[in-house]
Amino acid sequence: MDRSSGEGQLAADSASTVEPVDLVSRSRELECEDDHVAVGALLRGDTASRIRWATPDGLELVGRGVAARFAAGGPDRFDRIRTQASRVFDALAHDGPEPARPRAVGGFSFHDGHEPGPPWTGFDAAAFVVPQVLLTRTDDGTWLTTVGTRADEADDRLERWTDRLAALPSNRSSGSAPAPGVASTRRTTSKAAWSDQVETALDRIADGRLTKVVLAQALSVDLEGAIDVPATLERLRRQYPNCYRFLVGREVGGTFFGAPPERLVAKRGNRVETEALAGSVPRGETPAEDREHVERMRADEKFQHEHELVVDAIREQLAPFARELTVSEQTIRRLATIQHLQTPIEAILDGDRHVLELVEALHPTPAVGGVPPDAAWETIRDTEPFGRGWYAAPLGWFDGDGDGEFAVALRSGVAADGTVTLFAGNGIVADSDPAEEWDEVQLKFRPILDELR
Ligand SMILES: C=C(O[C@H]1C=CC=C(C(=O)O)[C@@H]1O)C(=O)O
Repeated sequence: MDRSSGEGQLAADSASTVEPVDLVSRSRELECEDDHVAVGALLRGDTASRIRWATPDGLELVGRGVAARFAAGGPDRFDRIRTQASRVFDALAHDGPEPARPRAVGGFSFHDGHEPGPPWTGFDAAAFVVPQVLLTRTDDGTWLTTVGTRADEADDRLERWTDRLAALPSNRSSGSAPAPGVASTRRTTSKAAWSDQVETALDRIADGRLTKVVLAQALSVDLEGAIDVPATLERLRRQYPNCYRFLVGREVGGTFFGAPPERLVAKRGNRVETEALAGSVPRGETPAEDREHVERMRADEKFQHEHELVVDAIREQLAPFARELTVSEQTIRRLATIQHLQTPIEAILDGDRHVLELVEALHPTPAVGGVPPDAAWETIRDTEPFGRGWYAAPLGWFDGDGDGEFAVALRSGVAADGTVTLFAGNGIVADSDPAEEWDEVQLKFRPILDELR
């Protein structure tokens, strides 16, 4: 809640009861260079709900305050979020251009049985907000949208935040704020424990119960100074321009943030885009070394098997929704510290669908879960010594038409009480070597860890 500006929460925030509230939204195009938009102002303070979402291809959302909140747990959480949101969106009058429409932004925990607790205090098994103040930036412009229970409230909020944004310093320059520094680190998983964990998975693969599982580790980083999460995200933008970036901060608890490379799903009308991303090698010191790593990965049966399992599962999950399904050629996703095998997948839907139906069908893909899904989850639960919380789960936005986009919340960490807890995992298949898998996991801690040092 943004107490400083009297921005109260307008809809109920308990897990499943959102009273239908008739909301009104207002919007205005901001006449400013994007470098000068003071998005940092919307993200400051840790007693307000704050969200930030950016795609590699240009959409940026920055939101503050809660006009409506949807939350749910349990196996039907996707449906319950959709039902709660439909009630609010159906009664929401939007007076403005299409890019500036109100959106619900949030995400899910990896598993539906998740209970919020440190470091995930404040993070339900599914939670979305329609922000009171939303800044939307696309290649075509920047808009400010406000939502309130009455037109005069939305109007007032629009005036107030237009003035504030014009008066405050730019977020881009906040990227130069110093990194907090690392005082010490603690692992959930020693090298020996990791070997045991991978061996357990390999035994289950050998006896036919399991084909693939993605096992993860957590790394707790105690910071020397206070972390400026928006500034950290801004530095991540420079290092990883072709990744998503997100931040979710609640009124209580920590701030979850990251720079994931993986799209879970984007839906606009009847067009859907997704991808398989699995198989990782390091970057080289030179372009020739980069290519050597890639050639090794392309030629390696283990990597190809690990990747194809993801392609096959996505194809299978999307098929019931699709009139057409196109699996493109495998390519390489090259990031600053790591390279992945990637296969883009597109579909034309067979009818009217909500993006959350697709999110539910796809999550978890075997890029973060495994094959078969139940045996993979059992192995994760039996062997991982920590809760995944929102790591490796869908995070993104949807609108009143059921369009939206979700990333997989990888290369991420949750900042709470002077500590950032990072998460990273790797796919285990027959022939996986515990030592090599360990090295690949460490590469995936680097995007966030490098920005904290
Ligand atoms: C599970 C993670 O990465 C996934 C995405 C790309 C490559 C992966 C791999 O090589 O195993 C993983 O499937 C992570 O970053 O924590």
